[in-house]
Amino acid sequence: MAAYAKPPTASLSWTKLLPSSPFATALVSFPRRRNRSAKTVFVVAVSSGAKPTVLVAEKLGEAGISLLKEFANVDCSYNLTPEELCTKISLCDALIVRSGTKVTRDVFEASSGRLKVVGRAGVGIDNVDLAAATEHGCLVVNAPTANTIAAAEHGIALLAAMARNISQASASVKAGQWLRNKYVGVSLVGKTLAVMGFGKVGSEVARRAKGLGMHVIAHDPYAPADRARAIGVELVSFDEALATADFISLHMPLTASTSKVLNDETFAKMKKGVRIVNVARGGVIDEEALVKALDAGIVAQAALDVFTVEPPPADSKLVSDERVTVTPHLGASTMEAQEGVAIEIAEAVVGALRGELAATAVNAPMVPAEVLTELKPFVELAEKLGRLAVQLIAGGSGVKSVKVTYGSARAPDDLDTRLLRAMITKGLIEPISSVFVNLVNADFTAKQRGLRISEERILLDGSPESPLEFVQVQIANVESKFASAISESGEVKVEGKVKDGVPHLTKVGSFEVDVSLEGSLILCRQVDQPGMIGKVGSVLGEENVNVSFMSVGRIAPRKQAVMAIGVDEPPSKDALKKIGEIPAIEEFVYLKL
Ligand SMILES: NC(=O)c1ccc[n+]([C@@H]2O[C@H](COP(=O)([O-])OP(=O)(O)OC[C@H]3O[C@@H](n4cnc5c(N)ncnc54)[C@H](O)[C@@H]3O)[C@@H](O)[C@H]2O)c1
Ligand SMILES: O=C(O)[C@H](O)COP(=O)(O)O
Repeated sequence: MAAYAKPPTASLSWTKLLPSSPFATALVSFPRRRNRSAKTVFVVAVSSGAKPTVLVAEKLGEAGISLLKEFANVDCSYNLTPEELCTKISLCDALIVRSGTKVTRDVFEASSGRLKVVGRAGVGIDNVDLAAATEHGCLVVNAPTANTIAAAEHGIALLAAMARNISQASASVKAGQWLRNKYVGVSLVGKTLAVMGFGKVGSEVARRAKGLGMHVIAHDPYAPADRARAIGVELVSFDEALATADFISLHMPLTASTSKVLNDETFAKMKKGVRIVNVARGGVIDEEALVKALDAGIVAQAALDVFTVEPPPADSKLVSDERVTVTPHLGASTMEAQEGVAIEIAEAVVGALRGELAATAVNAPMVPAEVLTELKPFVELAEKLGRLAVQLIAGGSGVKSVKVTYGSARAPDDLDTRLLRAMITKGLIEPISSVFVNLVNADFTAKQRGLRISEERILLDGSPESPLEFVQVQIANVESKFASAISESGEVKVEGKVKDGVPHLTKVGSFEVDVSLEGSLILCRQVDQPGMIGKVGSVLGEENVNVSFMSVGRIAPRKQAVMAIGVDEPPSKDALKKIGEIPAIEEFVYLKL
């Protein structure tokens, strides 16, 4: 076998290279411009050049607004009705909200695919329809850390204010009264506090309550016991927490399983005279059951920052009950937290609009930056292999079953393939539909279209320095418009590698080729004979089509061969016809990358 590389200058002398495989591969490399500015767009399809538009629908700190303005047109429109939001959203690429705006399915539908990022300037994302966001390929990011301390401090403030009747006593003094006997409180020291939900806020509340001399226990089915132990907190069962606590402080998210977790049945399990603090979400308490528990004397007092409906109705029995201290969802409302949240969310939204993967993505896999950098050329390879594979299929063959094989010297735990799978899915689906596929909606879109993607990893010997040696895509039970793309086992098969950071196609069906995956590609099957490269090259040359790469893979000398030709410009129909008319060419296909 012989392989040839054309030197970087446009001379006609050829350099002989070493043979590399049982199938002969001739490689002709032309100097070419590489589009280094092309960005892998994981999430967002904001066209380059146009400034994206960000709708800020609730008050956001100035530092965040300034950051957004450096990159986007920013529309700060507060207090929109649901209808107004739906009208505006079709002109926006990103939306930023706090907890006061419901981002419903209607909002995603009204955006007609333009909305690519929803930024929740805070922690709780229960006001965003995540399923609808995912189905519409819209990334949801939040700002999970900047308001933790503010929420914990508010929890402690409510705990102490409730125990000492601060708000009631204050109101009575302002009303001209001096009721020293009425407002005798209870002490915190030595009392048992049950922290329900030992996450970021819960653990900070626990730490502070310990400082107040309280005995702190916690219930959280997912929290590691050693983290609790480290701050002197014992993790207990739900029932034990209810039965032993003098104070209960709620810090879990509102989910299907935590909705109304405090209800008639669970209030009945509590110590008589228990006091409840809620700075999590109103929906974790059945509010009617709390009213009954207060009336029955099970609950002595409550302090609520959050409500099932916000603001609560004017006739709310909880709000009017003197034993209940209330604040208007102020947990995150400190100057410091709001500035921090605004910066955190602005950075996340701008990053997502730039096509970067957000570290605070709520509905997409979080891929650490270093993994992302390493996988980037493979991500490009994956998408291009998907595009090639689907274009090789004959019209009328439905794609149902795709097998992706990753060859790697890395242990399976060390190779996160979600990103690659998503990009293969994107490559497979986008050329044959109007759907925009990204990391957020790839699995959903594949499932919806009845596309089954199975993955296999082959552990190779060698150095695990590179995350992957090759990626192979096989589509079963289909016919191909380029018969040579069908492998011995009957699938349409393409395989690729990354060489010097550039994705290459290295196998089509059973033929080994080597062509850089840039521009577009012509695949020809021919009878191997001298002069074929020249013949095809001159047809393209006459058309002023620049050939970037050429490679020939053959079974044996003078037998069948597959020639892969990378072209910078799309050849005209006439040029393709002329290629097809070259007598030795048995079949050919033009593929857009
Ligand atoms: N009032 C406010 O302004 C305000 C401010 C910040 C946060 N919050 C709310 O506080 C809550 C906690 O926020 P965070 O930042 O600590 O979140 P987090 O995700 O860090 O912690 C939540 C914890 O709840 C636990 N959990 C989940 N299901 C549970 C269950 N059934 N029982 C017990 N624990 C369960 C999780 O394991 C996790 O450890 C959220 O609801 C958030 O929206 C409110
Ligand atoms: O989940 C949160 O972060 C808090 O509830 C704060 O919500 P807010 O941003 O609407 O104050």
